[in-house]
Amino acid sequence: MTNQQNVVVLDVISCGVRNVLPPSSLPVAKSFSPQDLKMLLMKKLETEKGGTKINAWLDSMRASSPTRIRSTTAASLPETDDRSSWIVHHPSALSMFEQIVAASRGKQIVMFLDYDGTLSPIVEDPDRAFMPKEMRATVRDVARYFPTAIVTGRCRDKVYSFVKLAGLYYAGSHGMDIKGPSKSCKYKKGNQGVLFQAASEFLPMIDEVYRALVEKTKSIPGTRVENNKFCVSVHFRCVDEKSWVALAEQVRSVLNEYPKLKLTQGRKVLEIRPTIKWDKGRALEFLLETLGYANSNDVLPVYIGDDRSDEDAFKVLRERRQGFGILVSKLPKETNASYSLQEPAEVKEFLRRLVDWKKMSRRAAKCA
Ligand SMILES: O=P(O)(O)OC[C@H]1O[C@H](O[C@H]2O[C@H](CO)[C@@H](O)[C@H](O)[C@H]2O)[C@H](O)[C@@H](O)[C@@H]1O
Repeated sequence: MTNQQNVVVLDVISCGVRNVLPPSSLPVAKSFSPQDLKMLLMKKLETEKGGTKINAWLDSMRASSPTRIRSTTAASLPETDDRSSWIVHHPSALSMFEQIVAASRGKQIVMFLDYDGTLSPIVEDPDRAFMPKEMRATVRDVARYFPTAIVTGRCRDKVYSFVKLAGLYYAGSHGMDIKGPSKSCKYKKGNQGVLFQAASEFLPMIDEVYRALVEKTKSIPGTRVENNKFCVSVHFRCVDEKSWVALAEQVRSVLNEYPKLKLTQGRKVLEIRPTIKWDKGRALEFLLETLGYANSNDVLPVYIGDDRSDEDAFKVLRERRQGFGILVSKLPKETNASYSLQEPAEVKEFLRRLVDWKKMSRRAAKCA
């Protein structure tokens, strides 16, 4: 092997291809440039069993969540132009505030709030995604005036340990574990007050998969596996991009053993979930039904979220032609949401305005 080929092989190996491609299958041809060789290797990888899938996973891992819009003119357009054309279709919920409250006339607003990236800013360590104090105070006020639910991919008890508010509904594990408000300030762990668990029979399987994933990924620095009770998250936010192929391979090797589980993706996270027809959208419908608004026009559901999994809820609202989805994002993204907010600070401002508006309209009603 020539020096040049050695360099290329090392380069490819450092990109993580080593884990899916045995060295014996490396093509040897003097005239290949490093780029050609890399492309050949990637092509071979694609045609190998399941290779296309891994590449699709990788593309998806690279994309943010939900998929960022790539306009055909993206290369020639400055990012600000891209955003200004997107914002026309998904205006800021702050600038549309008057229209939103006007649409709620004679209706009950029900608030659905995602947690990570919506009520708490995205941080590297999932165990330290604490909710800022002012946000907690705001959400507490929101729940005083409107039925409110936290709808999250996280384990329900875990999200409660961050939110710490008793008067809310909590839909954990992407809506597969729903609990109603508890009367006292003490939120009891366990099944007391549980309204619905869509995937109870998957509990032992998820536990097994969690342990297998911890074992299989322990050699990949930065990987973090989180047990979310009815689903598992494999975080790669702190994993070097060169190891993403290896990580995807390990996750796939585990998943191959469990045909009843599927893979979805969030923000720098691979999520393993039961293949049941249940998601945040179904949880939203379930909660509306629980609140007595199954087929009612007297309700205005507002769902705020930043993640690909929140799209299921945005879609339900769009299909019902009821309420509004609000996407939290600084970047233009493909979305079923009607409006946008840039970051959790804007979510707080929007919620605060909603509370102030409600207080004022109650006062006005009393005086009239
Ligand atoms: O539905 P959500 O409430 O948005 O939960 C989705 C996932 O959120 C968490 O991960 C995300 O936030 C972390 C903390 O900021 C961040 O480190 C990670 O990269 C993000 O993907 C949570 O840890 C996952 O279990 C949830 O599925």
